Amino acid sequence: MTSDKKQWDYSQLRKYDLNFEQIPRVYYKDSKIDELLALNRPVVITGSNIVKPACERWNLEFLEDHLGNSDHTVYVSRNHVFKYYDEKKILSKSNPKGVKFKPPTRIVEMKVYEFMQKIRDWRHGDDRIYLQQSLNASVGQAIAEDFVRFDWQYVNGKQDKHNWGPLTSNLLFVAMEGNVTPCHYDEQQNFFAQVYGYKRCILFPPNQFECLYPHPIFHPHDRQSMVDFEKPDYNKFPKFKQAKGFETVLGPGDVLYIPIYWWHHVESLLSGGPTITINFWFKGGPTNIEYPLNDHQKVSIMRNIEKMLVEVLQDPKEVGPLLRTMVLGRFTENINN
Ligand SMILES: O=C(O)CCC(=O)C(=O)O
Ligand SMILES: [Fe+2]
Repeated sequence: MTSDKKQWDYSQLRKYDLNFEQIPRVYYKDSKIDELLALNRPVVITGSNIVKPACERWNLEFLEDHLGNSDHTVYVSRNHVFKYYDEKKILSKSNPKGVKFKPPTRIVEMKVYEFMQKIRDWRHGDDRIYLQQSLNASVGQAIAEDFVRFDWQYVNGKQDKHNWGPLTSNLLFVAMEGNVTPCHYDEQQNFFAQVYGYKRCILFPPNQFECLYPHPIFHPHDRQSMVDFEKPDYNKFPKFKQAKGFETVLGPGDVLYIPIYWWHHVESLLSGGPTITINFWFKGGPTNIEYPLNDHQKVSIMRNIEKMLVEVLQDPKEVGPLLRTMVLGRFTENINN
């Protein structure tokens, strides 16, 4: 029996100058879940068996014993922030028009015992680490057994009912307390299943694009917000003041639905110990073109326009000036007269 008593307190949440509404928590059998999924609205699914076999026995020792002997992808950061970047978009001989870029984290391959040893030995001031690895055939038998016992009937049922595309991957996240994945969006539907420890998630809908200032699409930080939530530069990013987030804290067994194109920031609670999460990423469904288009379809259109302009102009630096020429004074003035 899980108790309703809170296993964390507000002092464990990082402080941001933002307003939040709570994401609804809904029992997994409740039909309200389907209403929210159909609308692409976030919800915390409670009481489900989606990753129950993992919740029953996965912790760091268990993963150390059973994750297998292959190399795992570990991000290393000087601080608590792990901002994702696309290595393919970094300036290189093969990408001469790419932008100059200094990666904020390093990617290191290591065995699970090396990773766990580093966590055990960690002292304040040391580099932080975050394992992010897709679950694949290299995992040991115990983990494979738990994986097949996930509630696939429930997960596949939601996938079918809401016309999502195929499951693309299950990423395993093993974080140190206090680690932060800063605000970004993904182009997939996500069931984000908490297995061990507590994570705070802050979400924003796709129509807050202007408040969150994503990097340009050709930048290695494509899909990531340029705003540093801990020290927002309101001169550069004034509309961030108007951002209004949806927040929740996930504990073991909770599954957060992160709708496609929704922004999300994820933090393992301060002084909360390590965390383990598994996500379920699904392709979006076939797009139903109905007008008016929805907000995430508009983001998708903007992405396509940006992509096309980079391609035809052959220089990312020309994209902004061209768009400015096209829009300023023509689409920014009252065009009714
Ligand atoms: O758990 C995290 O740190 C990030 C998770 C995430 O961004 C995702 O599952 O899409
Ligand atoms: Fe994500």
